[in-house]
Amino acid sequence: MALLEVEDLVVQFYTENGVVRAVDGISYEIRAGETLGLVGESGAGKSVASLALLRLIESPGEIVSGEIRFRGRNVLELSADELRALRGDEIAMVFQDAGAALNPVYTVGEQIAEAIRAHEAVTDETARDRAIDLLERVGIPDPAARYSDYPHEFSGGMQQRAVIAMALSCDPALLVCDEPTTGLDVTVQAGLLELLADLARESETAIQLVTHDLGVVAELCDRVLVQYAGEIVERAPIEELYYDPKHPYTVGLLASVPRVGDGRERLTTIPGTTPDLVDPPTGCRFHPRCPYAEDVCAKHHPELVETESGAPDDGDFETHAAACLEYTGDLEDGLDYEVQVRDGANGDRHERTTSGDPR
Ligand SMILES: Nc1ncnc2c1ncn2[C@@H]1O[C@H](COP(=O)(O)OP(=O)(O)OP(=O)(O)O)[C@@H](O)[C@H]1O
Ligand code: NI
Repeated sequence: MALLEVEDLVVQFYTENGVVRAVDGISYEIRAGETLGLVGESGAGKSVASLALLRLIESPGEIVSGEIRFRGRNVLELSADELRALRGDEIAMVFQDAGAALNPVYTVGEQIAEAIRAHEAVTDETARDRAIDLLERVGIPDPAARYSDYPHEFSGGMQQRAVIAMALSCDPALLVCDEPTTGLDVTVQAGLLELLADLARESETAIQLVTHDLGVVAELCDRVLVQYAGEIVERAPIEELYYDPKHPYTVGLLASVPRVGDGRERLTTIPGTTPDLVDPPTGCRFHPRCPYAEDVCAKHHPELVETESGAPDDGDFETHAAACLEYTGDLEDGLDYEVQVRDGANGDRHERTTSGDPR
């Protein structure tokens, strides 16, 4: 049994402009200890999908259907008490805005100690010692002294480290990080990503990492989900996604990642914008922006299939799955793109061309 199983999850928002299907039938699993990336452009539904895991969707939104199972328990059926326990003890979340997650009137250390005491009956002294250990673990220098600092005395990067320390205080089985480094400067981001990578490696904690940056995913994740307009359009182990992307949207995303060692700052982006989720395009939602779209793409909605066989996706962790009619043999001309990957260190260059086989 996977640690987390999400099945056919649908989340809607009821707005003046109509019903927004922010998450539209996504299914995926997370294994204990693994790091799963969730990538996609702004508005893809990544944050909504993450908030739904802990039933944090608020009005005018609602989880309409689907199942979320954590260690086999249906999260959508937990009582308020059970849900509180799940949030405090088993699943922790870290969001972009660290400042907002810290209370300005208590010291950083007190807040972490409080989080420890909230789920375990320990003495004040033990809580304090553990909080200092956690501060040290997340890379705060001189943690015993910094324990007594107020949040405003911490830099943005240190605040985010403190928030991660707080999230780790309950030793969660799953840590959900939504753009944890956005808004921080580049060197600080790099340090935080290193911290997350260490956590991913050393602890048993599984991580769901939401980001719009495939470069970050490449650094940290074991597997990736690519989300587009509320749906998952590709899922693969990281190496495969990076070296052998199967969905044209992923190819577009990769083309817009400036790579380490690539002299040019590539500023290519995918033409067009994310569709309106009140009235998404028919057929494949990506077809209006897809360079390989054919008539059939506007008519048939592609399901997630195993790219090798075209068989319905079995959800297996090693399976490379994509939602494109190419893999069910429904495209006439097929896909035709080149993937260039340059590994910074040795200037090594891999090129691959995928072209439609004549059928
Ligand atoms: N409170 C809300 N009310 C109405 N619509 C909402 C609300 N929250 C999210 N949405 C809609 O849900 C969709 C998905 O939003 P979400 O924040 O999950 O995207 P995202 O992939 O996290 O994007 P970003 O990278 O910008 O964070 C968007 O179309 C958004 O407008
Ligand atoms: Ni978001």
